[in-house]
Amino acid sequence: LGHLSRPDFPILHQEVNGSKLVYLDNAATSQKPTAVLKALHNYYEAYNSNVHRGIHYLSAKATDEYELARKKVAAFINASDSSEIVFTRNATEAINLVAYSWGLLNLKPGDEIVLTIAEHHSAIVPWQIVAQKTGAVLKFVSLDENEIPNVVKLREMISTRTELVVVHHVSNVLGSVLPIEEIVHWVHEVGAKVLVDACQSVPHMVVDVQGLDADFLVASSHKMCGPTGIGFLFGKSNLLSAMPPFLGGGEMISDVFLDHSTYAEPPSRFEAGTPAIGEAIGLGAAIDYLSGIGMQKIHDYEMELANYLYDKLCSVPNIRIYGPKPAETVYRAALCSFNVENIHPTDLATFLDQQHGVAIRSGHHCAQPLHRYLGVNASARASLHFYNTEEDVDDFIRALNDTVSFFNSFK
Ligand SMILES: Cc1ncc(COP(=O)(O)O)c(CN[C@@H](CS)C(=O)O)c1O
Repeated sequence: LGHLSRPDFPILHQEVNGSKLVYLDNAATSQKPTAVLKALHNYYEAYNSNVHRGIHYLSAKATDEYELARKKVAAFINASDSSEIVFTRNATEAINLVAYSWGLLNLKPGDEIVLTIAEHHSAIVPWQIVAQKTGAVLKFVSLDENEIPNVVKLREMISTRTELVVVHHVSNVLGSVLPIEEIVHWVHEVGAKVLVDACQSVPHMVVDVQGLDADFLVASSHKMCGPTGIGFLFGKSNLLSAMPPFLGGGEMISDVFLDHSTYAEPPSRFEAGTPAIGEAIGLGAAIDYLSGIGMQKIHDYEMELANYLYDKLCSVPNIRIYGPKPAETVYRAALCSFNVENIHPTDLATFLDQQHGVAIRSGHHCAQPLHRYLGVNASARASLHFYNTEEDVDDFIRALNDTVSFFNSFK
């Protein structure tokens, strides 16, 4: 799959600092196939127009394509209706929408919001802000002996005081995958809701929101071969219908008076102002592209690549890889965060880029609480997608060994 898809990604065929580019930073953002670039270009060249209000051909065409993109997102995650899909700027905004709209309406002093210590800042900070405003309290589950969020403790933490559980589907640092269906069942038993941060799962596997029975689920276009500037919130219809607006403005209203306004039905109620029309159409093209390959096929290929990456990385001297060891029953996403003894991860990433053209990420990956828990300030992270190959992994490991030797030569 890796070699077959690479011709679709022109960006991968270039040299960086005198070496062939090896792009292994896909958890930060994915690359875009030609089909997505063409869809964006075609929109702006052939039918750019504002949506929903115009009565002329271009506006009708832009509106049809924008709403078709919404239908594609709904079908991609098996939502029961496209009105359950709200376009946002990114997953971060989608979580903020739920926090400020659903959270401020439903949370009261003493209510509990349960998260894991491995959550992304985008999943933690909005709830800290809303908890301060409502008197709700945040509770965090730590990791088990396999460095996976401790779901046994998570179940014990869920009680009648729980109003919301916020969990990642796949960790952007650990590569661990949570049993969302089970968690949702436990949470619904106490009448609470679940928000699933699916940023690192929607681009890499089949995600079925009805199968998961998730109440809210968020993802970002730029991690799933789509443009930046667009993401989405899935929300069950009955929940969205009961939620007040997040942002006020045009589009989201029904009627405006001087002393009050009435609001449109979801999803428009949550899409104030002119949306990212071209980007939504680009996301629709990305979904067509991914669906053309098949998410199960992408998942199976990336599982093999994940195991290959993990095994090869283990061979690097004095390396510490965070997260679970891949096993028959333990799926690990195609990403590895790691440290090498006595070498700062940013030194590693810089040398890999400048000497070898290898693009990985270093830092806290917007997961500072997790890094503190792991006893480090930062880590290096290699993250793959279906257009990467075992050759990319071999190039990375060879470059990493050279980098480690270089820095150890100064000891
Ligand atoms: C699990 C998870 N949850 C939320 C986000 C935020 O996505 P936005 O598109 O920026 O809104 C991300 C994005 N993580 C990037 C940037 S820190 C990474 O390098 O890991 C994520 O991985």
